[in-house]
Amino acid sequence: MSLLPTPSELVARARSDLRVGLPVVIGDGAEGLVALAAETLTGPRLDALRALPGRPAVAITGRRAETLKARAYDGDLARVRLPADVGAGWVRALADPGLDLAEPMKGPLVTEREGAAGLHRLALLLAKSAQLLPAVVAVETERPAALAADLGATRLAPAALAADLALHHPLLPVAAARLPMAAAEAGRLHIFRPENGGVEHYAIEIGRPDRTAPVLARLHSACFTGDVLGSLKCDCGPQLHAALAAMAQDGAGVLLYLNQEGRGIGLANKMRAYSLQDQGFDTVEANHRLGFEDDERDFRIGADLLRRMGFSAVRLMTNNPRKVAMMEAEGVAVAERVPLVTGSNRHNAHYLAVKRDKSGHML
Ligand SMILES: Nc1nc2c(ncn2[C@@H]2O[C@H](COP(=O)(O)OP(=O)(O)OP(=O)(O)O)[C@@H](O)[C@H]2O)c(=O)[nH]1
Ligand SMILES: [Zn+2]
Repeated sequence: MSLLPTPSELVARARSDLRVGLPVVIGDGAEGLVALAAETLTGPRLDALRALPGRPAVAITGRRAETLKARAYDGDLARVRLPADVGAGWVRALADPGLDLAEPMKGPLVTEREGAAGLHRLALLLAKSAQLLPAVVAVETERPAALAADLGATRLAPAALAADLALHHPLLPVAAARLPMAAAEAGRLHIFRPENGGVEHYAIEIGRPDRTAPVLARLHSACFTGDVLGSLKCDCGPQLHAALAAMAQDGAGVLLYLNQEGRGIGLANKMRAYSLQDQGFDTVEANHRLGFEDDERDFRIGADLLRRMGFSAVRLMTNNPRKVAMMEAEGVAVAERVPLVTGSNRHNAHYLAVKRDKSGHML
């Protein structure tokens, strides 16, 4: 077996590169792009990017462009021309509304309408999948392979990158052990890791669920603030505990603890969203202003875990009709939807109302 990285392993490496602040080259043949994440950009790195032939642009999502009143000629994204007199702080502020006050935007923003944006789109998806703000500063190149070698940068072939980003990476069991809990003494915690070394997810099995009948199941998305700190801004903590208690009561069940913090945008971005919510935007608007969709979670993870643990049918504890639809689409039968309405208080009443009105939750 070769010790060389596979295309998928290169994508995993490229995510780390972007988080570190290193460039990534996307391209093959005579078409390529050198891209740096806006969030981790430094002044010296921006200067070095400017020294390359070509005109740098900052790619942002259509959602973020809308907030910045920039014309998105590429539809779901915009390539903002980088003015000659701005520094890395300007680029970061283009990505991060939290910096609006420190770095007021000098508009109007000029966006590119000529040329193709396919590689920029891939760079944005890669940044998002690294849980960075979806914004990159990039320069096109006609010699991607040679330039990547010069820069010591990871180079990704566009087709392989697109395929990898769309792929669900199978989750493999890593370890499991007995875990007596306050809610249920007969507990067992299983750890799963995707084959690309990505984020791990957990399954808590209560009792000995019968694999031939629909299991009482909960797909719980991680919420550090709600689950651990008892935040009153959402209903996650009470939902987590109510689900475990219901499974204990029933004698059996499975709770998947999916590390999709902040509906898939990560804790740092969720705190950026909270900061926008303090300015009066709701949970959906805040995600959009940051450049994200309302919900960036991949529910294939939950279906894969259930199947891997031998479950093919569930009694799903949720108020979210998308979860039911996604389970069915992924081949896990939802025999019953079990409502899980709990934990409303005066701090989250508006949040719960937005989930009902904008996200279709049955509350
Ligand atoms: N981006 C963002 N994520 C949030 C916010 N509040 C909670 N979350 C995250 O939302 C996820 C929970 O999703 P919910 O929409 O509450 O519930 P759900 O899992 O879709 O549906 P249920 O099964 O009915 O609970 C967790 O990952 C939380 O971290 C917020 O204001 N912004
Ligand atoms: Zn929460």
